[in-house]
Amino acid sequence: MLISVIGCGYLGAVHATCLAHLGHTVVGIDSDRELAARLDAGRPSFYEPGLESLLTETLATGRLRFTGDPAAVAGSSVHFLCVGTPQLPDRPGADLSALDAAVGALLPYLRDGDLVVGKSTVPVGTAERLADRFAAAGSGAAVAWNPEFLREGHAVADTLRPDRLVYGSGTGDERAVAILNEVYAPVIAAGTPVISADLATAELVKVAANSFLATKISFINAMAEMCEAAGADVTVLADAIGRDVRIGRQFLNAGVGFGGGCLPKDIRAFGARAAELGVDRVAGLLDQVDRINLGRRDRIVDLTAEVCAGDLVGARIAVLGASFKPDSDDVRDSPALAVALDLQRRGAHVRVTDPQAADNARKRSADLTVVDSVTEAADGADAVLLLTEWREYRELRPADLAGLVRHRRIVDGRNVLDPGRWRASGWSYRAPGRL
Ligand SMILES: NC(=O)C1=CN([C@@H]2O[C@H](COP(=O)(O)OP(=O)(O)OC[C@H]3O[C@@H](n4cnc5c(N)ncnc54)[C@H](O)[C@@H]3O)[C@@H](O)[C@H]2O)C=CC1
Ligand SMILES: O=C(O)[C@H]1O[C@H](OP(=O)(O)OP(=O)(O)OC[C@H]2O[C@@H](n3ccc(=O)[nH]c3=O)[C@H](O)[C@@H]2O)[C@H](O)[C@@H](O)[C@@H]1O
Repeated sequence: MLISVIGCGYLGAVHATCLAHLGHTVVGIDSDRELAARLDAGRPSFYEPGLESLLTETLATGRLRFTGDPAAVAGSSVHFLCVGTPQLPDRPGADLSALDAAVGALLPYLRDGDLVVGKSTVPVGTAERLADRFAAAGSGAAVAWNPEFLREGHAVADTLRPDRLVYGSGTGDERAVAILNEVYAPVIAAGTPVISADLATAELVKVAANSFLATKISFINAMAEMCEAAGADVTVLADAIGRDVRIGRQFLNAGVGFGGGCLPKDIRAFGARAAELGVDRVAGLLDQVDRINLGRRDRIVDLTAEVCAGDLVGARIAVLGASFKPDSDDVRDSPALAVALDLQRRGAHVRVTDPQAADNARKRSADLTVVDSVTEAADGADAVLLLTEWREYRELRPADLAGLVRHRRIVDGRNVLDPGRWRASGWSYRAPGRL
């Protein structure tokens, strides 16, 4: 099939590459011409394990190309919308301006029978609005919604072997379902279940899934607060409740909380849409989830002050981790950077390091000192903070840092180190949710 993918960031670059890998002829279009040119040369503009090799391999087949030219959609019959839907600058809610611009640029090239498939995460009702827009413009193209559930750091595998495919389509639009089945034929043949729904349900599935994940993390972080108050250990609690298959152990890691380009903005946009529709309970629930989450960043700052005997002014703090999660260079709404900036505002001298996200951290905040190694970050430090659980940080031993730091103090913001081991080596060890 001839397919266009519009918007080639974290989602679109992976989606375009994987569809071409599956055998389709794909053009990826991005309004950022430099980004498109880099992808076309086999160089993704972000770090995602496995993407660069798959991209190089797939470009070589001649079935995949990237361009900044919106006219390149002409000739494709299926158009995936993968542009960003960030938070509005001044309030909770999704900024749909990129989506509307992308649709505006696509409209003149649409032919009757084309299928426009939304993958971006949007407020419920957006697909219907776009369908009305196509109809008003006299276009014979149909709209479907096919939300994406990939995780950064696992994006290629999640795209080729997703837990499920969800299709939303207009009433009685069996053709859209048939086209999507053809697009994903090899994925479906490998056993992926397909759930077909109306447009609104498909849109809601996506934000409900992210809201559930966010709620699960905030639940365990609320339990971490309880554990601290009661002198209990949240990591043991999570292991024990997670053994119940109805609960499950995943997404029960307490710590500095969730960040990234999706969970935070998605729960806020969903809350705002719920409030618009008068569903205040959903808005209220998600507001609490957000508040609990943001409170975790403050808790890490408090723990840092505690290990530094209350005095952050002039303290030298090493922050290990800048990305919002390991195996990604994405620093959007990164809890690690939020904590680093807050400590700096309180007078600490902070040095941040990260195996992949150092450049993005520097771009994000010119005020931060970002260094290239743990050694540089920890040199002379009064406290070390582990805030993104990259494997190399999880595997750190007390002896790796002991000769570098000024004081043996560590805050394990992700609950991934063995407290006994660090304490036995003379370190003050603190972590959220355990004494
Ligand atoms: N990043 C992720 O892991 C996932 C993201 N999503 C959703 O996918 C959407 C995209 O997210 P990301 O890829 O992370 O964002 P991103 O910001 O990395 O990429 C968006 C891309 O769209 C391009 N763009 C903006 N306006 C355009 C236009 N008019 N025409 C062509 N290109 C345009 C931008 O230049 C940028 O490269 C969002 O709605 C997000 O919530 C969904 C699942 C996973
Ligand atoms: O809509 C999206 O963009 C994506 O958002 C999340 O994926 P992602 O943001 O890549 O990362 P996650 O693995 O979900 O982690 C999100 C945040 O939660 C934090 N987290 C995760 C798990 C946990 O137990 N505790 C915890 O604090 C992570 O450190 C990270 O900051 C969802 O997991 C994807 O299914 C979804 O497609």
